[in-house]
Amino acid sequence: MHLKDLKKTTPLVFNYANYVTPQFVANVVNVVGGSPIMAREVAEFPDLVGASDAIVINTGTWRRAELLETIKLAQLANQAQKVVVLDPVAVGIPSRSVPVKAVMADAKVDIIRGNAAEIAWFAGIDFASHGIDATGDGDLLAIAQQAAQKTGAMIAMSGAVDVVSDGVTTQTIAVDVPLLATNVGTGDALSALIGAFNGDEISVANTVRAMAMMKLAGVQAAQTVTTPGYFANQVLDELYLLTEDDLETFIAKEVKNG
Ligand SMILES: Nc1ncnc2c1ncn2[C@@H]1O[C@H](COP(=O)(O)OP(=O)(O)O)[C@@H](O)[C@H]1O
Ligand SMILES: Cc1ncsc1CCOP(=O)(O)O
Ligand SMILES: [Mg+2]
Repeated sequence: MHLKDLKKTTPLVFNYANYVTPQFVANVVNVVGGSPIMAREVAEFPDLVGASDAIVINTGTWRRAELLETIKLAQLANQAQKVVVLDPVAVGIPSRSVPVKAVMADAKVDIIRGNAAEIAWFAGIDFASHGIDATGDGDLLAIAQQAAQKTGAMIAMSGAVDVVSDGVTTQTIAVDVPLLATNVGTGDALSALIGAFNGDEISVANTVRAMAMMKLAGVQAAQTVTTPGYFANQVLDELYLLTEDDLETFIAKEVKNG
């Protein structure tokens, strides 16, 4: 959906969040005009999935004891035809791939949002990483396209260059704002934004809107502040202030076909 429609319809984004960054994720959804809700209790899942427009599953701090519940959540979302976004934090670490493989095997994931190393794992391509961060380099377009083709999911790959691909159409945003990468949780929040923008319909254009929104907020914030603590707050303020026109103008200028 367009930003103006997001602000009108207030999509409810159910975040099955990690325990590191939920406050930042909830604020990002809120300031753009969506409505965040976090939960981990399986008894609530049918109600919350029914009420939600998007379900965002973050495996960053998964626990084996909750794995069947995580799969159940994705299946409930599939049955209710709600968009499922997966954020596979550090999936290249073998133990971190356990919940990702399980959810992918037993449910349908519509969109995968990760950094280049995380997305390369789905493509079966080596890409250096260090914990939650991507540190290597490679052919980003090919990685995103192959990950989309192998998984059948839309790929939203973030970094200095953001790449969105459904395996057929690929679009990029090449705008470098290093401070965006210093705030832990920007990626998690971006995954939730992607859920919000795709709440009515899953598309490359809607996913690009979410990626562009975070990137543009980073560009604007970096014009005002230069240190990470204030930067994170400034990003929230810029996200709050961005308008439909600001976003669509940035997209027209910076989004390229891959
Ligand atoms: N070097 C960079 N320059 C510009 N934007 C970046 C850079 N690294 C990350 N970003 C942005 O930060 C956000 C989070 O991406 P990323 O850091 O890749 O996710 P994660 O935190 O999951 O590793 C995205 O909006 C992405 O565009
Ligand atoms: C530090 C950390 N550890 C497990 S999840 C997580 C947060 C990851 O956040 P992001 O992927 O948005 O940087
Ligand atoms: Mg991440």
